[in-house]
Amino acid sequence: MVVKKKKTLTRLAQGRPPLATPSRSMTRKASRTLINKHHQLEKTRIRAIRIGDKETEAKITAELESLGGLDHYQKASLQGQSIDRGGDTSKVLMEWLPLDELKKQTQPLQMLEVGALSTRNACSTSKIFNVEHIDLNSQEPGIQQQDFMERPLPENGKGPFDIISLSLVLNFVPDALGRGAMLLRTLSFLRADTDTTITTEPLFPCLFVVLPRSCVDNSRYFTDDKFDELMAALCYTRVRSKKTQKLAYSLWRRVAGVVKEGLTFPKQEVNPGKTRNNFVMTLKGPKT
Ligand SMILES: C[S@@+](CC[C@H](N)C(=O)[O-])C[C@H]1O[C@@H](n2cnc3c(N)ncnc32)[C@H](O)[C@@H]1O
Repeated sequence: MVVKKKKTLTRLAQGRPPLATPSRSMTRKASRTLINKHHQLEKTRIRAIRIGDKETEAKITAELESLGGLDHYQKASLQGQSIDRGGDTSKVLMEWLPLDELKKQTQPLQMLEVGALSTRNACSTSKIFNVEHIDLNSQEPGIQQQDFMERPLPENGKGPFDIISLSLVLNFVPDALGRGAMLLRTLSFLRADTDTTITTEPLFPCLFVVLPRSCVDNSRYFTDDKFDELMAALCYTRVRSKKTQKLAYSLWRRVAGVVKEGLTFPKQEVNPGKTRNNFVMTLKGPKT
């Protein structure tokens, strides 16, 4: 028997979702090139904004537009989601949940899917969830065009959702502080009552996160331990975890506790190495 040697992922781009087989609209290579280029340009644009380099910012924005902007990027990502390539990440979440118990609920659970490309993924069609889909750029009438970071906070301070999905969204956010801020913000929309007994094993309220595997396995600044540490500071505990060759899936239950005012989580090198990437999520002060 020939044993296939597992490839070690060295670049963040290698961890992105499986891409399409050649199609009339976009070949596998073309969609991969587009996704990588988009991520690269976004990073450069954010750097330019940070240092006030208006000229570079305008140049990169124009370049992003010439590539077809977010819309084209999403179409490339959608190819990675298509069912025949097993790309729907929400299938893993469905495998993790006690579906029989959840089907007995009189009301469907409330789910917020941030960064939704389709309304037909496994969670959305399961009937277990009432899913609200949002994205920066809506690809379907059932997806509300909304920036999660600008979404109005619940009026009574009580989050309505049992579960939030951030599948391949945090790595889309171009800067470390923005990613941390997004994680922190999930708390405002999740139910705060952590002792609800929806399932025999306490799983809700929770956050489903999918990242390219190289974000936790090959970063100079971020590892699974760091992720646990950051999430613990945000009152989340890991209840499920799975890795495929390219992706790292995790489910985090919100636990009782108060997130410290002005909590910081700095960038620290934990895995030096020339071939590693710079992915990290950080928190800085009260405004993050
Ligand atoms: C790589 S796609 C992932 C899509 C899908 N969730 C998946 O797992 O394949 C990332 C998506 O996140 C969306 N996104 C990023 N930041 C967002 C934000 N702040 N609010 C809403 N959507 C966001 C982008 O517009 C993009 O469509």
